[in-house]
Amino acid sequence: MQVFKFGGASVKDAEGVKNLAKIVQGYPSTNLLIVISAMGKMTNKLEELTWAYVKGEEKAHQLFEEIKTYHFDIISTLFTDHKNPIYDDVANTFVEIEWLLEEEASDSADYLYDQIVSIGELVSTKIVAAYLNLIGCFAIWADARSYIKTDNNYRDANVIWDKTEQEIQKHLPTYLDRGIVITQGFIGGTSENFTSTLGREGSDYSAAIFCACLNAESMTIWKDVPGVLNADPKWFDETEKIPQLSYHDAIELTYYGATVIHPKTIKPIQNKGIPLYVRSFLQPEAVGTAITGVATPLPVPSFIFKVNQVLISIFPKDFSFIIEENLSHIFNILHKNKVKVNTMLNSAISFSVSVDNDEEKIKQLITDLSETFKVKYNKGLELVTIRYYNQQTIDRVIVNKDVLLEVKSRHTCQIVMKDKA
Ligand SMILES: Nc1ncnc2c1ncn2[C@@H]1O[C@H](COP(=O)(O)OP(=O)(O)O)[C@@H](O)[C@H]1O
Ligand SMILES: N[C@@H](CC(=O)OP(=O)(O)O)C(=O)O
Repeated sequence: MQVFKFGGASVKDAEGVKNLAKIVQGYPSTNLLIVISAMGKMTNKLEELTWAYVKGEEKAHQLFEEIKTYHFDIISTLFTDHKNPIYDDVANTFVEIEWLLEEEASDSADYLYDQIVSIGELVSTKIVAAYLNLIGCFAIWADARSYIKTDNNYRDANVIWDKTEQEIQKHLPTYLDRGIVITQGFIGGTSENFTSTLGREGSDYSAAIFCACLNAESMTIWKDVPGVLNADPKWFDETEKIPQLSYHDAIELTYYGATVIHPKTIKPIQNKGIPLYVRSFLQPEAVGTAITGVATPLPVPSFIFKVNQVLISIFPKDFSFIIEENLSHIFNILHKNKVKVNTMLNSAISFSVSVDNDEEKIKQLITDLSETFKVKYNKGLELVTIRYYNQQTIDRVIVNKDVLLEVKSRHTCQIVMKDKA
């Protein structure tokens, strides 16, 4: 059996749903599980709705209406017969959130976030499954919350692998024998049957979980790019497609921030030796990128850009040496504040880290660090990571830039820089 994953960009409108259906019709009508994300940018909009609701802001109702209208516009384009059960099915799904929004927000914000934001995936999968059935492709809608079992670390839930494998293997093979199974990315269910989410952009990871638990032959993620490129085309004018990539290089690229694949995706499928194909939903006949266990050196250097970086330099207050004890204390503070280090460098008397500038988190982090250390920071920076670098590639990225930090290993070079004044 195979697993496909379609993200928000592929189902952002009625045309997208039709295109997905056309792609799917080119494959066998059984033994195919399709993981789908929320439509377009609906997760961002549902996040906005959650925060408005939590803060008791009036605009929550307006946002909720916009979310409903967006989905019903797509539904009315796809289903001209207004008696189609999809109208009631989606309306009922929204009613559950309506009830919640009518009450005062007394539960924890992270819990409420998961109950509200998950609606995006529930509704998108209902629409796609109903559309496939309408055009004669037998599709079974499966609720991922019954299969992907997690702890209750809301917004960043951890998968309970043994329970997940058990539930998936117990029920899904029977459905897969009968037709195409449509399920949600990004969401899971706790042991108390509350909805959890796996972290933003987590649908690729969901697909990998289903893939590993079903011992799939392959996984294909359908994107708006021709495959994995040597840089994000949103940043680079000239990019090259990487036809073959090893699991190892894919992990490295996604770890450093190549957002084309969620970083947690590779490990589960690598463990089972399942190939991952990244292909374009805009050119479905093209081959894309194959990610496998074969160690193929990257044909060209790859570039990963991260903007909005803060470079934080930490010094012992007495200007003594940076020693293991200080480092351990610094990492504890980073961990407590849930701040991910994008790159780091230590010298005798200082330790520097580049991190994403999440205003609230960074403010707290600096306050906590300042209790023990002298802290200096510099905002508005860029971090570029070059995998398989050479001097020419470094020279190319630092044109008109001031370099604040450079870290090199054998294959990877990371540079924190800012525009020249
Ligand atoms: N190395 C890369 N190769 C291809 N695309 C990349 C790369 N790095 C970042 N991207 C970006 O990833 C995007 C696709 O991922 P994403 O928008 O998350 O898709 P989806 O919503 O379908 O999961 C592309 O539009 C591209 O801008
Ligand atoms: N909808 C979720 C999960 C996801 O992975 O979406 P996408 O496949 O569109 O990146 C999010 O936006 O975070």
